[in-house]
Amino acid sequence: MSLSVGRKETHQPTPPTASHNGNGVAVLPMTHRLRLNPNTEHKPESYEGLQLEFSPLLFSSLERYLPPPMLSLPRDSKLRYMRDIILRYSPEGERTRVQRHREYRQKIISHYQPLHRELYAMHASNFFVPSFLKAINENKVESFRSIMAEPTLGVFTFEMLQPRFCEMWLSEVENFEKWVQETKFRIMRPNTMNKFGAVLDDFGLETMLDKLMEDFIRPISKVFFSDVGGSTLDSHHGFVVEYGIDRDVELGFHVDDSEVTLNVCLGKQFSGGELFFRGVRCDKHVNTETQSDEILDYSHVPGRAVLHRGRHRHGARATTSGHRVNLLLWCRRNY
Ligand SMILES: O=C(O)CCC(=O)C(=O)O
Ligand SMILES: [Fe+2]
Repeated sequence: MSLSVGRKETHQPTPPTASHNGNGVAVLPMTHRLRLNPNTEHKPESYEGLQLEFSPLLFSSLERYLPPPMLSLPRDSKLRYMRDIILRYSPEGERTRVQRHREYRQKIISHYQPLHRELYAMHASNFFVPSFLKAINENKVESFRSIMAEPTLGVFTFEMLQPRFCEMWLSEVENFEKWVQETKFRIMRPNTMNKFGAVLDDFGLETMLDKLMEDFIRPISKVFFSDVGGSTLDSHHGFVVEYGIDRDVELGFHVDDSEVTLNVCLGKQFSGGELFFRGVRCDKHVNTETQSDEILDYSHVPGRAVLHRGRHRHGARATTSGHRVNLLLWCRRNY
């Protein structure tokens, strides 16, 4: 398994570091990724003689850090990808990016017609199962524990969403995709590893998801993830991912660009698609071996949530039939 790039890509360009073992765990960011360790066997293209705003040598060196599937792409595609990454880290590039993103969101919100307006405001009693609501209202360790399983240290699973609400989500997501196809609108996917799925914050759900994080995820994280700032989570990246043989099939081994990740299965019928967890690691030790008690393979169930630290290494196996759709909320603490 190999992947990677710097965590919190928008704030902190993390240079790839030398590898001691050739394998790598990806840090799954929102956008363009690089490997954590260079592919030293790869012979990069020459970028000499092109009209570039950066040194051709920079591109040749960076090419060794491209995700493996990209290496066989035409030089132009690799160039574009690397240029985007470099530009993100120039102050001017960042300002333009923020402005463009604002306009992009505005365009979606003014043209997209939601199917279920109900999803866009937080109505807790419609959304959640009673056991979850009760635990949140009681706001005690014992109450949280009473609704949760912890199949490996630091991975909590519990029933969360009402089936009717999951159905609504599924049809809203279908509606997103239909709209994207009909209008040929080029949406940004949740991260570079997913070709399907949508960023919910871009579709007008930012306020609702903020509330979900603040009122429901933060109280739990305060208790179980205080070491990573669980009580002060202050921003999020919310998205849906879709798997199936005609969608994204699997998701490689990675850590998330988050302090705490909520992953709720919305449905539908599917086989395969198990999540696998392999222990928490800091940046420096992200590629170290897994201990036997860190191994967890977990089959997701519609309506159920999995809550874990972003640094808990994980991935998703191939969804071999049907469709698996999940709602993800990467919760962060920036300050
Ligand atoms: O496929 C899944 O359920 C896991 C998704 C995931 O880990 C992610 O998007 O960060
Ligand atoms: Fe993840």
